[in-house]
Amino acid sequence: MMPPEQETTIATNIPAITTRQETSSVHHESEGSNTNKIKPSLELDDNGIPPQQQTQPTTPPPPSRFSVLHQSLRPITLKFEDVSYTITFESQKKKGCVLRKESKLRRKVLTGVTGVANPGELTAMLGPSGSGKTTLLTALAGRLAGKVSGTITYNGHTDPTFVKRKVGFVPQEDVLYPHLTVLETLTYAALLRLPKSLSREEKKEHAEMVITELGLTRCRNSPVGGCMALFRGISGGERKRVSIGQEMLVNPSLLFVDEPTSGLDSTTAQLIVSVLRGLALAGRTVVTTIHQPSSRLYRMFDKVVVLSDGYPIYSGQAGRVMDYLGSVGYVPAFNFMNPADFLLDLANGVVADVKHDDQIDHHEDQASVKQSLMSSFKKNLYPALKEDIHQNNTDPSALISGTPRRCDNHWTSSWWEQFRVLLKRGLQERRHESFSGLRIFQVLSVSILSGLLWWHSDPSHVQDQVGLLFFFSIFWGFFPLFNAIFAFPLERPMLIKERSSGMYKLSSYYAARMVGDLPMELVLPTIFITISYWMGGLNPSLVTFVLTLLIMLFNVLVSQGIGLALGAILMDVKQATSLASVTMLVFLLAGGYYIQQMPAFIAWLKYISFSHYCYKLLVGVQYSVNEVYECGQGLHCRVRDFPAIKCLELEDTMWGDVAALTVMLIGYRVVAYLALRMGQPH
Ligand SMILES: Nc1ncnc2c1ncn2[C@@H]1O[C@H](COP(=O)(O)OP(=O)(O)OP(=O)(O)O)[C@@H](O)[C@H]1O
Repeated sequence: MMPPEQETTIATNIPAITTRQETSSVHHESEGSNTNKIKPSLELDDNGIPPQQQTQPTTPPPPSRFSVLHQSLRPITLKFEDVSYTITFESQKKKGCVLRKESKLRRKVLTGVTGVANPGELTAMLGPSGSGKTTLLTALAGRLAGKVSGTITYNGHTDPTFVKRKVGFVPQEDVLYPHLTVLETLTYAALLRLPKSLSREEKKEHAEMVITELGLTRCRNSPVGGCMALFRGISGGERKRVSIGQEMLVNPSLLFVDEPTSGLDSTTAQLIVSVLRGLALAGRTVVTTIHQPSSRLYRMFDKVVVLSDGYPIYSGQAGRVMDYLGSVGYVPAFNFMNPADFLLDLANGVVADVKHDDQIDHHEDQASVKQSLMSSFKKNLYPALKEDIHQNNTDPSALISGTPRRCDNHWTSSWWEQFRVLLKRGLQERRHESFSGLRIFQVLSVSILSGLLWWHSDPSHVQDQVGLLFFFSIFWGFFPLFNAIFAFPLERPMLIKERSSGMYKLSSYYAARMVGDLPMELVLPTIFITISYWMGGLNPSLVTFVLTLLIMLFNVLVSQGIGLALGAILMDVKQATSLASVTMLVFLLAGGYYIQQMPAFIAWLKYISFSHYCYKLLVGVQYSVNEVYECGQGLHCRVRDFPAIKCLELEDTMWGDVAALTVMLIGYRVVAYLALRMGQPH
């Protein structure tokens, strides 16, 4: 392990972005030599490379107040040898109208991929669509579910959790909250990811710094937006930079970026790759997959790994690829050929642009071309790569960082701080939906309509009044349940992304989500009950009204808990909605309003129906024990003897029903939490 004082020396000497000429000097910097401090920028020179900034005197710069992007950068050398991965899936066959699962099929997606990515280098994974680039990147990041064979080491260590907080991963699809602005997104990431040693203000300034570094100043206050045209926000390129910015905040030593340029115009693609190059030049190991790089982009790569059907056909210096291909008989027919195009053609087995040479017998069919390139890799490149991988002594990063410290796995902020930040972020992200006009309209219109239907109902019309109470319990059983079902399935990608990089504990996220949902969950039913209760002419006692309201809020929270649990268990909105409809229908029928004499063998159903307890409590507080109603001319009967109420078996005390609802309130939330935990990384 590196002594702390040594780490500080390195820290102050590693610039955020260094000059191109300094590429090879990254390791020297690490050894303590003085380097020029360069101000980062996104403007490009003629070659599409960030221009060199003014160099400052060669004396070490004074430690910056906001220097976390320079500090504790511990270079990581990534080595991978014979990485193979097989997927297993079930084949399906149609029998009549039904799809049946048949035998399990296995397919090898990666075979024997080998390479080395060093600090200070930008390594690109190239290959045709479906060749296994994303799978390889995910495997190298230690995020692939299932068994990966071969060896992947991070400074010689095989366990990716050792370097978890030093690894950044930017997936192909940007996983961002659409309603947060760029500034909010990066500020929350900074608050959750930067170390405890920095104050909140310093963390916020880091977010600002990343915005400037990534050229996002113009759109800092614009909402990120979704991919769909329904809610447009910043552009695709800006969104990609926000995703990269989130990872930059952890000052990763090893950064994986999946397809950062897909769907972007060449200038924006250039901008993004130059950002990655800048990050690499500052001593990081950056690995990216890329689909079809232009020659301008290709020139920015230090190394490339080329895949064809999951097999490597080249792994090494980007600048040497044409020489290598020439040496194995594949010389391009034109002088000015984009190496990436040539490589991709060959990876597809296409030799249309290969110079014909009578001396060399070229395979014409695609399978033979691929086979010949795979064999050439095995024969010519693999031995040298293997030797490189096994020479630990010359691994500069191993010298610098030594054994990764276990403390890397400590949380960067306290539980309470995580809770606070996540709560605020959740409230901000969901503010648009919490009190959306549509929801308010929905609740107001139903409450006014029910108030009109039951307008000042006569107390002697007991059946009507209990009908209104049952309607309360049903409406506020369905509504929160169906809203809550969406919570976790929709948040899942974000949860997986953020938890994979160790941003926060699941318990702090869960608690923040529960608390954050309360305002919306409680305010709307309060408005609803207030309107319907008084319009409907229920018991005018203020105490009865308040008790009715409290029971309804309790009911809302229980129903929400069921929705959360179903969503968390199934993680599929469609399935969860179908199951919830059936469940609610059963609870509604067993509630005690429609059927008063249930057969004994199925009467137990009412004990699992929260609607039953809620309805019982509502009726119980509405009518006192000896309350009477006019059941005929001059005749008065006890309300509790009314058939629809009598069958509810109301006791003097209703604490049993309150206890049953309390168990459900807590129980469903515990189930939801456990289901989430089981579906999570770690
Ligand atoms: N979970 C899975 N189930 C079925 N097939 C899979 C799975 N994961 C990967 N594959 C298959 O493995 C192959 C490699 O996929 P991968 O996404 O790594 O390719 P890629 O090179 O990144 O493609 P693209 O450039 O189109 O994103 C593909 O043929 C894909 O269909």
